[in-house]
Amino acid sequence: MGPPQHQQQSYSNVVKPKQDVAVHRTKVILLGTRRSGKTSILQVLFKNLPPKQTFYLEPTMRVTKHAFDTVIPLEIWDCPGNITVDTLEAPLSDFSSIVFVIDIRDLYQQPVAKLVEFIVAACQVNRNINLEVFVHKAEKLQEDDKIENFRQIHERVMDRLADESPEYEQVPLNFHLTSVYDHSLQEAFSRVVHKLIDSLPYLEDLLNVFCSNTSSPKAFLFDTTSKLYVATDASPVDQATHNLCCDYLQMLNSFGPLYKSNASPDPRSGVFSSVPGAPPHPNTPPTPAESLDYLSSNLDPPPSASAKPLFYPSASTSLSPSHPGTTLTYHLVTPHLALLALLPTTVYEIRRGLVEWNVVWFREGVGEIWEVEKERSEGELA
Ligand SMILES: Nc1nc2c(ncn2[C@@H]2O[C@H](COP(=O)(O)OP(=O)(O)OP(=O)(O)O)[C@@H](O)[C@H]2O)c(=O)[nH]1
Repeated sequence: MGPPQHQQQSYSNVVKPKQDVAVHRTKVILLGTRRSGKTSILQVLFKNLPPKQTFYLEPTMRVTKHAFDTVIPLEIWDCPGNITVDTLEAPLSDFSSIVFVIDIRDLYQQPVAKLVEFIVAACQVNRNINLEVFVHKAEKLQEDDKIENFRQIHERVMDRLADESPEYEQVPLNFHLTSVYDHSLQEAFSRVVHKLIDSLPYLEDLLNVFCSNTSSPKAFLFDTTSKLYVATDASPVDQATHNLCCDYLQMLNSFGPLYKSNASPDPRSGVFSSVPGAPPHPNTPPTPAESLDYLSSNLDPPPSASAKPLFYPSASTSLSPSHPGTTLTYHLVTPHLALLALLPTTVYEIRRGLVEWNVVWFREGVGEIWEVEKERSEGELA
């Protein structure tokens, strides 16, 4: 039997041991009072911890730092609930974003006072810092109470900031309703990440071109393991479509490891032997066994074993009856990133060549941006 799901190494983590390479990491700090849910957020997003198991997490006693490699390398700091500006072991100017987590039922003064203390300190050293407030555990309340508590927390924070000084009234604060029990957490954290990616407009352009060339009403570039989308096209994100994409990715992530090659591992790469059950490295030639569809009957056949050095799985599913006449497609484009797009089924079935052609160019474009970002993060450290 394989290890529990949350202990399995992810596809992207396995194939890219970037932690060994010295890179400059953009820093994000998670703050909030005790038991607000900081560690749960980290573990659910980046360690595949099932939400229900967050109940058993121990209190955080000291700062822990988590590396996360997506389009850019990130370092996310999880802090104990009692940390203050003075006891933090790094200046706030080191961070690009502060994510402050407040339990939605916690309408008392303490979390708001703590948040305001950090906002004031951060603004004094870095006016450009992104300030994000996660009003968390939102699923605990009924819709009306949820909106009311969200509004009250927002109002209290703004009032306290105005009390500090009128200049803080203008500070751009982003409030998000989140919960580990649905995809609102992925959506909110995706928006946090977007602000940190300098190449975002280029990725968005690529997605816009893909959408207009294939008549796609919506396309996302997802980080496959965290299920954060790092970019999307210009059309608005609707929650239902976002949820569909996250669910589909989750399904592929859980089924992928079941399709394991029985062929002997490649002694040079060691990829298959190091992680039992992991899907193959995209840059590893597939063995004949892997040339079989490994995700579903809708999966495109990968290139033959000897001819092509690259292996990029793709999959699709019909969305009828939820979106009649629509197909959801998945194409891996880098070891970490996948294009998920809604396509009219007629386009997918009748003009498949056009779709594949556009995927190839999209992959080229993302690959180039990814390389540039990689060089930059390695260069910044040198
Ligand atoms: N209902 C609900 N409970 C949550 C959610 N996120 C976290 N929790 C629960 O909140 C409790 C505290 O979670 P932690 O992640 O340990 O909180 P923390 O902020 O890291 O706590 P400290 O380490 O003490 O600072 C756990 O019982 C979690 O199961 C959520 O979205 N909804």
